[in-house]
Amino acid sequence: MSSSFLEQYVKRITGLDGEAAQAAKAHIGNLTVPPGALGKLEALAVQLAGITGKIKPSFEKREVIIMAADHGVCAEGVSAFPQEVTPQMIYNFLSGGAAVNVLARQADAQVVCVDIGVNSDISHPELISRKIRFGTANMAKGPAMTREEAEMSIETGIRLVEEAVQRGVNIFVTGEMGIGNTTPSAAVMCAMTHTEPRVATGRGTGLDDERLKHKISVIEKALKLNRPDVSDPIDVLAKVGGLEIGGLTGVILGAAANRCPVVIDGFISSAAALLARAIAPESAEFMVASHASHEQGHRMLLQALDLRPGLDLDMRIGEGTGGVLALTLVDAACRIVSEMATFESAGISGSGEPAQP
Ligand SMILES: Cc1cc2ncn([C@H]3O[C@H](COP(=O)(O)O)[C@@H](O)[C@H]3O)c2cc1C
Ligand SMILES: O=C(O)c1cccnc1
Repeated sequence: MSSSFLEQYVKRITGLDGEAAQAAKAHIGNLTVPPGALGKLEALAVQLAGITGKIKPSFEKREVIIMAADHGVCAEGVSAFPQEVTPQMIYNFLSGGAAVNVLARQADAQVVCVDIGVNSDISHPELISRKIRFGTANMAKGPAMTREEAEMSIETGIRLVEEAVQRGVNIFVTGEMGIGNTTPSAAVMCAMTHTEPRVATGRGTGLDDERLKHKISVIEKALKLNRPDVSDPIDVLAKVGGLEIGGLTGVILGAAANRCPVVIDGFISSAAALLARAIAPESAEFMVASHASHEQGHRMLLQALDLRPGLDLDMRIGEGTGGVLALTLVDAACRIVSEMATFESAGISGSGEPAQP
Protein backbone atom coordinates (compact mmCIF):
# COMPACT_ATOMS: atom_id res chain seq x y z
CA MET A 1 0.00 0.00 0.00
CA SER A 2 1.55 3.32 -0.97
CA SER A 3 -1.10 5.68 0.38
CA SER A 4 0.21 7.15 3.59
CA PHE A 5 -3.33 8.08 4.70
CA LEU A 6 -4.50 4.47 4.50
CA GLU A 7 -1.31 3.12 5.99
CA GLN A 8 -1.65 5.40 8.98
CA TYR A 9 -5.41 4.96 9.30
CA VAL A 10 -5.46 1.18 9.48
CA LYS A 11 -3.11 1.28 12.47
CA ARG A 12 -6.18 2.34 14.44
CA ILE A 13 -7.82 -1.03 13.80
CA THR A 14 -7.16 -3.42 16.64
CA GLY A 15 -8.88 -6.65 17.65
CA LEU A 16 -11.86 -7.28 19.87
CA ASP A 17 -11.95 -6.55 23.59
CA GLY A 18 -11.33 -10.07 24.88
CA GLU A 19 -12.29 -9.26 28.44
CA ALA A 20 -15.70 -7.87 27.49
CA ALA A 21 -16.29 -10.81 25.15
CA GLN A 22 -15.42 -13.26 27.92
CA ALA A 23 -17.72 -11.46 30.38
CA ALA A 24 -20.57 -11.56 27.86
CA LYS A 25 -19.96 -15.28 27.33
CA ALA A 26 -20.11 -15.91 31.07
CA HIS A 27 -23.32 -13.87 31.37
CA ILE A 28 -24.94 -15.73 28.47
CA GLY A 29 -23.96 -19.00 30.14
CA ASN A 30 -26.20 -18.03 33.07
CA LEU A 31 -29.29 -17.20 30.97
CA THR A 32 -32.35 -19.41 31.25
CA VAL A 33 -31.72 -21.66 28.25
CA PRO A 34 -29.74 -24.88 27.94
CA PRO A 35 -26.08 -24.03 27.24
CA GLY A 36 -25.58 -22.81 23.66
CA ALA A 37 -29.27 -23.13 22.79
CA LEU A 38 -29.51 -19.63 21.32
CA GLY A 39 -26.95 -20.62 18.73
CA LYS A 40 -25.61 -17.91 16.44
CA LEU A 41 -27.39 -15.23 18.47
CA GLU A 42 -25.08 -16.05 21.37
CA ALA A 43 -22.02 -15.81 19.19
CA LEU A 44 -23.29 -12.49 17.87
CA ALA A 45 -23.86 -11.14 21.39
CA VAL A 46 -20.30 -12.12 22.35
CA GLN A 47 -18.93 -10.47 19.20
CA LEU A 48 -20.89 -7.27 19.85
CA ALA A 49 -19.46 -7.14 23.38
CA GLY A 50 -15.96 -7.62 21.99
CA ILE A 51 -16.55 -4.86 19.44
CA THR A 52 -17.97 -2.27 21.82
CA GLY A 53 -16.36 -3.28 25.12
CA LYS A 54 -19.88 -3.40 26.62
CA ILE A 55 -21.63 -6.58 27.74
CA LYS A 56 -25.03 -5.05 27.04
CA PRO A 57 -24.62 -2.78 24.02
CA SER A 58 -27.43 -1.27 21.99
CA PHE A 59 -27.35 0.29 18.57
CA GLU A 60 -29.86 3.09 18.22
CA LYS A 61 -28.32 5.05 15.39
CA ARG A 62 -27.98 2.88 12.31
CA GLU A 63 -26.99 3.81 8.82
CA VAL A 64 -26.91 1.91 5.55
CA ILE A 65 -24.40 3.53 3.21
CA ILE A 66 -25.27 2.85 -0.44
CA MET A 67 -22.23 3.34 -2.63
CA ALA A 68 -23.27 3.84 -6.25
CA ALA A 69 -21.05 3.55 -9.30
CA ASP A 70 -20.93 2.37 -12.90
CA HIS A 71 -18.77 -0.15 -14.70
CA GLY A 72 -17.06 0.10 -18.07
CA VAL A 73 -17.25 -3.67 -18.36
CA CYS A 74 -20.99 -3.30 -19.03
CA ALA A 75 -19.94 -2.67 -22.64
CA GLU A 76 -19.27 -6.43 -22.80
CA GLY A 77 -22.93 -7.26 -22.08
CA VAL A 78 -22.44 -8.71 -18.58
CA SER A 79 -25.72 -7.50 -17.05
CA ALA A 80 -29.34 -8.19 -17.90
CA PHE A 81 -30.09 -4.47 -17.36
CA PRO A 82 -28.83 -1.27 -19.01
CA GLN A 83 -26.50 1.12 -17.22
CA GLU A 84 -29.08 3.92 -16.99
CA VAL A 85 -30.77 1.89 -14.25
CA THR A 86 -27.98 2.96 -11.86
CA PRO A 87 -29.01 6.67 -11.72
CA GLN A 88 -32.70 5.73 -11.99
CA MET A 89 -32.39 3.56 -8.90
CA ILE A 90 -30.49 6.31 -7.08
CA TYR A 91 -33.53 8.59 -7.49
CA ASN A 92 -35.66 5.70 -6.27
CA PHE A 93 -33.48 5.41 -3.13
CA LEU A 94 -33.72 9.15 -2.58
CA SER A 95 -37.49 9.13 -2.84
CA GLY A 96 -37.81 6.15 -0.52
CA GLY A 97 -39.32 3.61 -2.91
CA ALA A 98 -36.61 0.95 -3.26
CA ALA A 99 -36.55 -2.39 -1.44
CA VAL A 100 -33.76 -1.17 0.80
CA ASN A 101 -35.80 1.89 1.83
CA VAL A 102 -38.73 -0.23 2.91
CA LEU A 103 -36.58 -2.66 4.87
CA ALA A 104 -34.52 0.17 6.37
CA ARG A 105 -37.69 1.87 7.60
CA GLN A 106 -38.68 -1.39 9.26
CA ALA A 107 -35.25 -1.56 10.92
CA ASP A 108 -35.27 2.15 11.79
CA ALA A 109 -32.08 2.68 9.79
CA GLN A 110 -31.12 5.81 7.87
CA VAL A 111 -30.38 5.35 4.15
CA VAL A 112 -27.48 7.36 2.80
CA CYS A 113 -26.74 7.31 -0.92
CA VAL A 114 -23.32 8.23 -2.30
CA ASP A 115 -22.38 8.87 -5.93
CA ILE A 116 -18.81 7.58 -5.89
CA GLY A 117 -18.58 6.96 -9.63
CA VAL A 118 -21.84 7.02 -11.55
CA ASN A 119 -21.39 7.45 -15.28
CA SER A 120 -23.72 10.46 -15.57
CA ASP A 121 -24.34 13.79 -13.89
CA ILE A 122 -26.84 13.39 -11.12
CA SER A 123 -27.86 15.79 -8.46
CA HIS A 124 -30.33 15.75 -5.64
CA PRO A 125 -30.25 17.67 -2.37
CA GLU A 126 -29.93 14.43 -0.43
CA LEU A 127 -27.38 12.72 -2.65
CA ILE A 128 -23.83 12.74 -1.31
CA SER A 129 -21.64 13.58 -4.31
CA ARG A 130 -18.18 12.10 -4.07
CA LYS A 131 -17.69 11.18 -7.69
CA ILE A 132 -14.15 9.98 -8.37
CA ARG A 133 -14.72 9.37 -12.09
CA PHE A 134 -17.58 8.72 -14.49
CA GLY A 135 -17.64 4.95 -14.13
CA THR A 136 -14.67 2.60 -14.36
CA ALA A 137 -12.91 1.70 -17.60
CA ASN A 138 -13.70 -1.64 -19.23
CA MET A 139 -11.58 -4.19 -17.36
CA ALA A 140 -11.78 -6.55 -20.32
CA LYS A 141 -9.59 -4.03 -22.18
CA GLY A 142 -7.33 -2.72 -19.40
CA PRO A 143 -7.34 -1.77 -15.71
CA ALA A 144 -10.68 -0.62 -14.33
CA MET A 145 -9.06 2.42 -12.68
CA THR A 146 -5.74 3.81 -11.51
CA ARG A 147 -4.20 2.90 -8.20
CA GLU A 148 -4.76 6.49 -7.02
CA GLU A 149 -8.47 6.26 -7.83
CA ALA A 150 -8.72 2.93 -6.01
CA GLU A 151 -7.10 4.46 -2.93
CA MET A 152 -9.35 7.49 -3.22
CA SER A 153 -12.44 5.26 -3.26
CA ILE A 154 -11.37 3.57 -0.02
CA GLU A 155 -10.54 6.90 1.58
CA THR A 156 -13.97 8.22 0.56
CA GLY A 157 -15.69 5.38 2.42
CA ILE A 158 -13.55 5.93 5.49
CA ARG A 159 -14.27 9.68 5.57
CA LEU A 160 -18.02 9.11 5.25
CA VAL A 161 -17.93 6.77 8.24
CA GLU A 162 -15.89 9.27 10.24
CA GLU A 163 -18.55 11.93 9.52
CA ALA A 164 -21.36 9.53 10.45
CA VAL A 165 -19.68 8.59 13.73
CA GLN A 166 -19.56 12.33 14.54
CA ARG A 167 -23.35 12.32 14.08
CA GLY A 168 -23.64 9.48 16.58
CA VAL A 169 -24.05 6.54 14.19
CA ASN A 170 -22.87 3.38 15.96
CA ILE A 171 -23.64 0.58 13.51
CA PHE A 172 -23.16 0.48 9.75
CA VAL A 173 -24.70 -1.57 6.97
CA THR A 174 -23.01 -1.85 3.58
CA GLY A 175 -25.14 -1.17 0.51
CA GLU A 176 -24.47 -0.63 -3.18
CA MET A 177 -25.97 0.13 -6.55
CA GLY A 178 -24.18 -0.27 -9.84
CA ILE A 179 -25.40 -2.14 -12.86
CA GLY A 180 -22.78 -4.72 -13.78
CA ASN A 181 -21.17 -4.83 -10.35
CA THR A 182 -21.49 -8.58 -9.80
CA THR A 183 -18.84 -8.89 -12.54
CA PRO A 184 -16.01 -6.99 -10.79
CA SER A 185 -17.13 -8.55 -7.50
CA ALA A 186 -16.66 -12.03 -8.93
CA ALA A 187 -13.30 -10.98 -10.38
CA VAL A 188 -12.19 -9.67 -6.98
CA MET A 189 -13.31 -12.92 -5.38
CA CYS A 190 -11.38 -14.97 -7.97
CA ALA A 191 -8.20 -12.98 -7.38
CA MET A 192 -8.42 -12.86 -3.60
CA THR A 193 -9.51 -16.47 -3.00
CA HIS A 194 -7.89 -18.23 -5.99
CA THR A 195 -11.28 -19.33 -7.27
CA GLU A 196 -12.08 -20.16 -10.89
CA PRO A 197 -14.44 -17.65 -12.60
CA ARG A 198 -16.88 -20.42 -13.50
CA VAL A 199 -17.27 -21.14 -9.77
CA ALA A 200 -17.42 -17.54 -8.54
CA THR A 201 -19.63 -16.06 -11.25
CA GLY A 202 -23.41 -15.87 -10.97
CA ARG A 203 -26.36 -14.60 -12.96
CA GLY A 204 -26.57 -11.21 -11.19
CA THR A 205 -29.78 -9.52 -12.25
CA GLY A 206 -30.82 -12.61 -14.21
CA LEU A 207 -28.60 -13.71 -17.10
CA ASP A 208 -29.59 -16.79 -19.06
CA ASP A 209 -27.18 -19.73 -19.49
CA GLU A 210 -25.58 -18.37 -22.63
CA ARG A 211 -24.97 -14.90 -21.24
CA LEU A 212 -23.66 -16.36 -17.99
CA LYS A 213 -21.08 -18.27 -20.03
CA HIS A 214 -20.13 -15.04 -21.75
CA LYS A 215 -19.84 -13.22 -18.38
CA ILE A 216 -17.48 -15.94 -17.14
CA SER A 217 -15.32 -15.55 -20.26
CA VAL A 218 -15.20 -11.75 -19.77
CA ILE A 219 -13.98 -12.24 -16.19
CA GLU A 220 -11.39 -14.78 -17.34
CA LYS A 221 -10.19 -12.33 -19.97
CA ALA A 222 -10.01 -9.43 -17.50
CA LEU A 223 -7.99 -11.46 -14.99
CA LYS A 224 -5.63 -12.73 -17.67
CA LEU A 225 -5.12 -9.31 -19.21
CA ASN A 226 -4.68 -7.30 -16.02
CA ARG A 227 -2.88 -9.88 -13.88
CA PRO A 228 -3.83 -8.33 -10.54
CA ASP A 229 -1.22 -8.83 -7.83
CA VAL A 230 -3.15 -11.03 -5.42
CA SER A 231 -0.89 -10.04 -2.54
CA ASP A 232 -1.87 -6.40 -3.03
CA PRO A 233 -5.61 -5.68 -2.44
CA ILE A 234 -5.34 -2.15 -3.85
CA ASP A 235 -3.93 -3.53 -7.08
CA VAL A 236 -6.80 -6.03 -7.28
CA LEU A 237 -9.33 -3.24 -6.67
CA ALA A 238 -7.71 -0.97 -9.29
CA LYS A 239 -7.41 -3.60 -11.99
CA VAL A 240 -10.62 -5.61 -11.71
CA GLY A 241 -12.71 -3.89 -9.02
CA GLY A 242 -15.16 -1.02 -8.89
CA LEU A 243 -15.48 2.36 -7.23
CA GLU A 244 -18.39 1.28 -5.02
CA ILE A 245 -16.45 -1.83 -4.00
CA GLY A 246 -13.58 0.43 -2.93
CA GLY A 247 -16.01 2.77 -1.16
CA LEU A 248 -17.44 -0.14 0.80
CA THR A 249 -13.95 -1.38 1.63
CA GLY A 250 -13.46 2.03 3.22
CA VAL A 251 -16.79 1.86 5.06
CA ILE A 252 -15.74 -1.46 6.60
CA LEU A 253 -12.31 -0.17 7.60
CA GLY A 254 -13.86 3.01 9.01
CA ALA A 255 -16.39 1.08 11.07
CA ALA A 256 -13.67 -1.20 12.45
CA ALA A 257 -11.44 1.75 13.32
CA ASN A 258 -14.33 3.30 15.25
CA ARG A 259 -15.18 -0.01 16.96
CA CYS A 260 -18.61 -0.16 15.35
CA PRO A 261 -20.14 -3.35 13.96
CA VAL A 262 -20.51 -3.37 10.19
CA VAL A 263 -23.23 -5.59 8.76
CA ILE A 264 -22.11 -7.06 5.44
CA ASP A 265 -24.84 -7.31 2.83
CA GLY A 266 -24.62 -9.59 -0.25
CA PHE A 267 -22.11 -10.58 -2.90
CA ILE A 268 -20.72 -7.16 -3.78
CA SER A 269 -20.36 -6.12 -0.14
CA SER A 270 -18.63 -9.40 0.63
CA ALA A 271 -16.10 -8.78 -2.15
CA ALA A 272 -15.36 -5.45 -0.44
CA ALA A 273 -15.02 -7.33 2.86
CA LEU A 274 -12.33 -9.54 1.32
CA LEU A 275 -10.35 -6.45 0.37
CA ALA A 276 -10.85 -4.83 3.79
CA ARG A 277 -9.62 -7.95 5.52
CA ALA A 278 -6.56 -8.13 3.29
CA ILE A 279 -5.76 -4.47 4.08
CA ALA A 280 -6.41 -4.81 7.83
CA PRO A 281 -6.92 -8.42 9.01
CA GLU A 282 -8.48 -7.33 12.31
CA SER A 283 -11.29 -5.52 10.47
CA ALA A 284 -12.85 -8.99 9.96
CA GLU A 285 -13.67 -9.14 13.64
CA PHE A 286 -16.07 -6.20 13.23
CA MET A 287 -18.00 -7.78 10.36
CA VAL A 288 -21.44 -9.26 10.92
CA ALA A 289 -22.67 -11.48 8.08
CA SER A 290 -26.29 -10.76 7.24
CA HIS A 291 -27.56 -13.27 4.72
CA ALA A 292 -26.54 -15.84 2.16
CA SER A 293 -27.37 -14.29 -1.18
CA HIS A 294 -28.76 -16.45 -3.95
CA GLU A 295 -25.90 -15.24 -6.16
CA GLN A 296 -23.58 -18.09 -7.10
CA GLY A 297 -20.33 -17.86 -5.23
CA HIS A 298 -21.66 -15.95 -2.24
CA ARG A 299 -21.69 -18.88 0.17
CA MET A 300 -18.15 -19.75 -0.80
CA LEU A 301 -17.14 -16.11 -0.40
CA LEU A 302 -18.65 -16.03 3.10
CA GLN A 303 -16.77 -19.20 3.93
CA ALA A 304 -13.55 -17.61 2.77
CA LEU A 305 -14.34 -14.71 5.08
CA ASP A 306 -15.14 -17.16 7.88
CA LEU A 307 -18.54 -15.49 8.26
CA ARG A 308 -21.74 -17.36 9.05
CA PRO A 309 -24.85 -15.65 7.70
CA GLY A 310 -27.89 -15.36 9.94
CA LEU A 311 -30.49 -15.28 7.17
CA ASP A 312 -31.06 -17.39 4.08
CA LEU A 313 -33.92 -15.91 2.09
CA ASP A 314 -32.91 -16.51 -1.55
CA MET A 315 -32.51 -12.76 -1.93
CA ARG A 316 -30.28 -11.53 -4.79
CA ILE A 317 -30.58 -7.80 -5.03
CA GLY A 318 -27.93 -6.13 -2.89
CA GLU A 319 -28.61 -2.45 -2.12
CA GLY A 320 -28.13 -3.30 1.58
CA THR A 321 -31.44 -5.19 1.80
CA GLY A 322 -30.09 -8.27 3.58
CA GLY A 323 -27.97 -6.06 5.78
CA VAL A 324 -30.82 -3.94 7.11
CA LEU A 325 -32.95 -7.04 7.60
CA ALA A 326 -30.18 -8.54 9.73
CA LEU A 327 -30.31 -5.55 12.08
CA THR A 328 -33.19 -7.39 13.68
CA LEU A 329 -30.75 -10.18 14.58
CA VAL A 330 -28.37 -7.63 16.07
CA ASP A 331 -31.27 -6.24 18.12
CA ALA A 332 -32.25 -9.75 19.18
CA ALA A 333 -28.70 -10.49 20.37
CA CYS A 334 -28.67 -7.22 22.34
CA ARG A 335 -32.06 -7.86 23.93
CA ILE A 336 -31.17 -11.38 24.97
CA VAL A 337 -28.19 -10.23 27.02
CA SER A 338 -29.94 -7.22 28.48
CA GLU A 339 -33.46 -8.56 29.14
CA MET A 340 -33.29 -12.31 29.79
CA ALA A 341 -33.47 -13.73 33.28
CA THR A 342 -30.58 -15.77 34.63
CA PHE A 343 -30.99 -19.18 36.29
CA GLU A 344 -30.38 -17.46 39.62
CA SER A 345 -32.77 -14.53 39.11
CA ALA A 346 -35.58 -16.79 37.87
CA GLY A 347 -34.95 -19.53 40.46
CA ILE A 348 -34.47 -22.22 37.82
CA SER A 349 -32.23 -25.23 38.45
CA GLY A 350 -29.08 -25.28 36.34
CA SER A 351 -27.86 -28.35 34.49
CA GLY A 352 -25.12 -28.90 37.09
CA GLU A 353 -27.69 -29.94 39.70
CA PRO A 354 -28.90 -33.55 39.79
CA ALA A 355 -32.41 -34.03 38.38
CA GLN A 356 -35.13 -34.79 40.96
CA PRO A 357 -36.32 -38.41 40.89
C1 LIG B 1 -34.04 -2.52 -10.90
C2 LIG B 1 -32.79 -2.99 -10.19
C3 LIG B 1 -32.60 -2.67 -8.85
C4 LIG B 1 -31.45 -3.12 -8.19
N1 LIG B 1 -31.04 -2.96 -6.94
C5 LIG B 1 -29.90 -3.58 -6.78
N2 LIG B 1 -29.51 -4.16 -7.93
C6 LIG B 1 -28.34 -5.01 -8.01
O1 LIG B 1 -28.11 -5.47 -9.33
C7 LIG B 1 -26.91 -4.98 -9.89
C8 LIG B 1 -25.92 -6.09 -10.05
O2 LIG B 1 -26.31 -7.08 -10.95
P1 LIG B 1 -25.65 -7.17 -12.39
O3 LIG B 1 -24.18 -7.37 -12.18
O4 LIG B 1 -26.30 -8.34 -13.04
O5 LIG B 1 -25.95 -5.90 -13.12
C9 LIG B 1 -26.41 -3.95 -8.92
O6 LIG B 1 -26.87 -2.69 -9.28
C10 LIG B 1 -26.98 -4.42 -7.62
O7 LIG B 1 -27.04 -3.40 -6.68
C11 LIG B 1 -30.48 -3.88 -8.85
C12 LIG B 1 -30.65 -4.17 -10.20
C13 LIG B 1 -31.79 -3.73 -10.88
C14 LIG B 1 -31.96 -4.04 -12.33
O1 LIG C 1 -25.88 -10.58 -3.49
C1 LIG C 1 -25.93 -9.46 -3.99
O2 LIG C 1 -25.49 -8.47 -3.38
C2 LIG C 1 -26.48 -9.27 -5.37
C3 LIG C 1 -26.85 -10.33 -6.14
C4 LIG C 1 -27.36 -10.13 -7.41
C5 LIG C 1 -27.49 -8.86 -7.88
N1 LIG C 1 -27.13 -7.83 -7.13
C6 LIG C 1 -26.63 -8.02 -5.90
